Amino acid sequence: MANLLLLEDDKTFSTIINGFLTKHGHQLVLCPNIESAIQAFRESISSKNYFDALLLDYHLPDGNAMDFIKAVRAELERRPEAQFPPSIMMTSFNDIRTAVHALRSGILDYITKPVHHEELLQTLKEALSRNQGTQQQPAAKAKKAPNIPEFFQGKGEAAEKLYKYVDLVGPTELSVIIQGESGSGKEHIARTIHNLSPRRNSPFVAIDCGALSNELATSEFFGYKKGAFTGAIQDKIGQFEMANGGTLFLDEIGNLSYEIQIKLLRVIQERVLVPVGGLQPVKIDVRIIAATNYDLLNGAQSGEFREDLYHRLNEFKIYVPPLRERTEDLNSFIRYFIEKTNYELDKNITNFSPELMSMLYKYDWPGNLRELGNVIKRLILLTPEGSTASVEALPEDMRYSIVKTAPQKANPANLKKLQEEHEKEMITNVLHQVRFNKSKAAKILQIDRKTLYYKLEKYQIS
Ligand SMILES: Nc1ncnc2c1ncn2[C@@H]1O[C@H](COP(=O)(O)OP(=O)(O)OP(=O)(O)O)[C@@H](O)[C@H]1O
Repeated sequence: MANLLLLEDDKTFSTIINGFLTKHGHQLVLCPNIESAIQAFRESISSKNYFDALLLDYHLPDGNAMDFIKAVRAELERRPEAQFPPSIMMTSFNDIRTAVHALRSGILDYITKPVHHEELLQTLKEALSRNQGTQQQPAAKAKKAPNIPEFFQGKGEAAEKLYKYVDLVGPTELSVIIQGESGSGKEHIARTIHNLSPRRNSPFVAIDCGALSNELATSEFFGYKKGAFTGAIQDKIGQFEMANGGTLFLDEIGNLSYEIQIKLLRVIQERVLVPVGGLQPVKIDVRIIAATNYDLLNGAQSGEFREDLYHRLNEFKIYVPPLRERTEDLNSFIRYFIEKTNYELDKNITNFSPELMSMLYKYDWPGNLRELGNVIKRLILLTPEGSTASVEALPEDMRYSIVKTAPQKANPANLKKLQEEHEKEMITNVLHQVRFNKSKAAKILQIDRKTLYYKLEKYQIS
């Protein structure tokens, strides 16, 4: 049984979720607005009856879920004995970009409304199985398939270039900036770099700079001494010290204030820090990998980001392409997630209808690999054993958005045509990527050369 906080202003929805989760043995505190949720959160700490997870609607009468998260973090700063609970955001499909952004600010996962009960249960189960602090650790998998890798690299040109750079920079001591959209796999790349380095047996510590206020950032980075401020009831080691000998991953570094950037630069340069309220300098030896979803160079040029810090971090830069730029690998990623999710959910849904596949190809995946993984999970969860997964299991708004953005390409009623259009587009893209080397193209597309020639003729691609 878990103790849950549900922040939701829609009374009907709140009652439904409460009824459903109570039936599954959980206990909920229902809060219709941020104010009451903060109050409930404070009480849970005072009574030591901590929440195991938070379920949050995004739009609320007195703000949004991110405002609540900030307030929770501020509360926790005063009460270091409590932990930040795993949080799930429930959002409409139209807010998917917001949801993806929220993941950078401490939200662990999101599900789209209308909420499917099975999906909610599964997401909650995963959230509860995580041990979450300010740094998010990947879920401890209950079981691991012997031949399904934890990550899939892809074989396309973009993947080749990406992992070539990773292999090159991994074993060095260089600081790295990883640039890429949210959910594209920056943290995975950072961990891969760490695992290739001589520091691999020392800690990899990830810190989400997007979720830190100024005060919080200083104590999170450098730690504090007992009595440094009200609420500092004992010494706390900062993330730099935790990462000593290993790698510190600074996610969303562009979100740090100018003031914190100065402190960070000083520590990186001098390799020494002084905890808040402390007197003794502490020597540190960490490799820094920073991630950003926007071009920090622009930020540096426009004065938003300190140029000296940028140059100090930018000893090597890696660009992680968004999923929509990895069309040649999209099919393999879909297959990979199908196999992995079936294994994790103990299901065997391997048939996906051509219409559904066509929709998955058409979509532009703003939430990248994270979104693809979530959508596949939903499809497998909602498809009964022995059936074919179909478009009906996609969120309705997602279906609508795909059809709406591709009306000129095909008549939505004519899904066969839509599929053919997509096939043509994919073949053309791959051919361009391999500079019209047909053997290579056939290999990437996983068809034989004869089939490729047949399709080139059929679609009149020259
Ligand atoms: N190569 C991969 N193969 C399989 N899954 C992947 C791969 N790369 C990333 N993922 C999955 O996609 C999700 C997002 O990855 P990750 O956290 O590394 O992205 P990110 O770019 O750091 O996101 P954010 O900007 O939101 O922090 C995770 O669930 C991760 O397991």
